[in-house]
Amino acid sequence: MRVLADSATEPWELTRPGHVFPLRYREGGVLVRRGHTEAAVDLCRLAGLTPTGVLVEVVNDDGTMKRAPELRAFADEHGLAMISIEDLVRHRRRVERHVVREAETRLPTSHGDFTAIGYTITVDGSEHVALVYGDPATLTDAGPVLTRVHSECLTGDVFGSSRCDCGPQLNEAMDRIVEEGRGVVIYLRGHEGRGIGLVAKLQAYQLQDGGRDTVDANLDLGLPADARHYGAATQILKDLGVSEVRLLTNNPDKVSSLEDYGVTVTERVPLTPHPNGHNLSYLLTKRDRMGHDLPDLDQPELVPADLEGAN
Ligand SMILES: Nc1nc2c(ncn2[C@@H]2O[C@H](COP(=O)(O)OP(=O)(O)OP(=O)(O)O)[C@@H](O)[C@H]2O)c(=O)[nH]1
Ligand SMILES: [Zn+2]
Repeated sequence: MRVLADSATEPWELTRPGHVFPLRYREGGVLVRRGHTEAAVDLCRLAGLTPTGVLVEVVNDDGTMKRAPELRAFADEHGLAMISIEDLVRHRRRVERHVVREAETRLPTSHGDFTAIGYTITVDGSEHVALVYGDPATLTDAGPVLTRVHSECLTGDVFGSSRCDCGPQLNEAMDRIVEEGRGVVIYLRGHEGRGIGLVAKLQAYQLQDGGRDTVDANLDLGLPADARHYGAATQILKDLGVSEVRLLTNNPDKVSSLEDYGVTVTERVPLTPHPNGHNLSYLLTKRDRMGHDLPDLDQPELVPADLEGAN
């Protein structure tokens, strides 16, 4: 293995095919693919070493693979440091810079005049936009900034769909930021359908037409209930000089995700729930199964569309 890792080694010095099974690293590492190959290479790079690693499975005496608790005990017994791929992802998102500021322009809207700043993320090529209200230069180290981190929702944001509450939430967030006189909306592309994509979301809606709830519909499609992460948002906030936010959201997970990647949330500022006959079941599921803080949904005058036949 030392010969393989040595950059002075020439191909003829190695027997091919040999008994070592080669694995190929995906550029971008654990941020692109959460594999052990990517983890091994990223770990070497972070340690300033040649990016060549060896993967071994640690097994129990009965031949089964050791899982996290058993590995923990093994590491303690032998005085070894142990980290997970998730730790590597978190570390890289916190300390590395993956964002490029590509454009900055005026964006007058019906809510007020914003500055639109366009970003690309180097590791996956995704594009996002930050709408800044007030002079962007004054955001740096200016105390907690009122911020909305909004997940793309074509049907709700653009078409005004009543099946979710995304459109009204975006509008409310923009209005409140204008009222405040300063703030940021980060619009995250690629978050459509909680990260499963537009067509998959429409398929999930189709399953919901048949009675599944929003969580089970994703799972029935073999997709995660929520595949989003907020790495792009925290990178953009840091680029804007914002290290502390007052976050407009009803989703406590969003708060902890931002904090995980190094942005302090000094306050969670609730958004008004916008229930209607079509989204009530959806909102109740968000409250009961996804931990969203959505008060006042149990009003008798609100009837889910499937009960009143309004679909
Ligand atoms: N898969 C799936 N995604 C949905 C559905 N309804 C809305 N979405 C997506 O959910 C995302 C918005 O997430 P929400 O759970 O509404 O809200 P949140 O962003 O987690 O929390 P808030 O900050 O309180 O708005 C958008 O990307 C929508 O496209 C649905 O029924 N199924
Ligand atoms: Zn929506």
